[in-house]
Amino acid sequence: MTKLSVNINKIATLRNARGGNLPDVLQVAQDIERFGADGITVHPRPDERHIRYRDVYDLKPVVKTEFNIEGYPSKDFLKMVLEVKPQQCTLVPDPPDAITSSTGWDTIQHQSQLREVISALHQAGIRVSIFLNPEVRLVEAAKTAGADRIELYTGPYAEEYTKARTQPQNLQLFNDYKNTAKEAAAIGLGINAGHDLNLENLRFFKLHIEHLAEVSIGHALIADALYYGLENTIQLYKRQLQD
Ligand SMILES: CC(=O)[C@@H](O)[C@H](O)COP(=O)(O)O
Ligand SMILES: NCC(=O)COP(=O)(O)O
Repeated sequence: MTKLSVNINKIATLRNARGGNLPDVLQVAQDIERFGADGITVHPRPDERHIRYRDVYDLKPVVKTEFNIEGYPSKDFLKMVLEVKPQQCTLVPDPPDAITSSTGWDTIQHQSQLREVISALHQAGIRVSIFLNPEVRLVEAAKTAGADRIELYTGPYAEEYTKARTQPQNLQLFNDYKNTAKEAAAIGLGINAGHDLNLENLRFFKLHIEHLAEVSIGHALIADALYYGLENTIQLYKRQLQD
């Protein structure tokens, strides 16, 4: 079974809209775990428009499942991750003003930066995943840089799935995902995936990508919770991830 890590950025977006503490991000994280999620993901951004650095410190003692912190490895981000020591850190090549993540690392071009950062995270006992486009040529360099896992950037998959939902297996793009995952598994990298996964496109991805260890899902899951409630929604997503 593939693990579900729930990204709670959008809970913080709602809280920040009024300046108070409703909804309480720490309480929601604990409830999400109680409702069956296997992990909590946060992606603090430099402008702190949703998850704040303070939230990340406060979440650490509260999260009892897997804590996954995502972000660009700036000096401030790395300091925080090394102090908080989550189980997993996912490195994402976002510029500071990114609205959301929109591409993975060029692991060849950024090899020495990644190597240095991953080594520092490993010394603190943190597993490292790197956000990657579905390109086989980038996989080996991810391994050489020291990554433990890759996180397949599923934004383009989600977009194509919506356009061609009747026969998604025919998409060239989907073969790229399959081949990238195959190559990663062959050289001993774990496989995560995330971005724009939802109740419509998740099952197909799970069924066709072998060795999928974990998905992190936020935007669509929190939106679905408006209709189905958080507990039901988490169960609906978990059902899509069964073997
Ligand atoms: C790396 C990734 O795909 C997610 O972290 C996603 O970008 C969520 O970030 P936002 O909630 O800021 O859109
Ligand atoms: N790593 C992906 C993530 O945490 C959530 O992305 P999204 O579901 O908010 O698009």
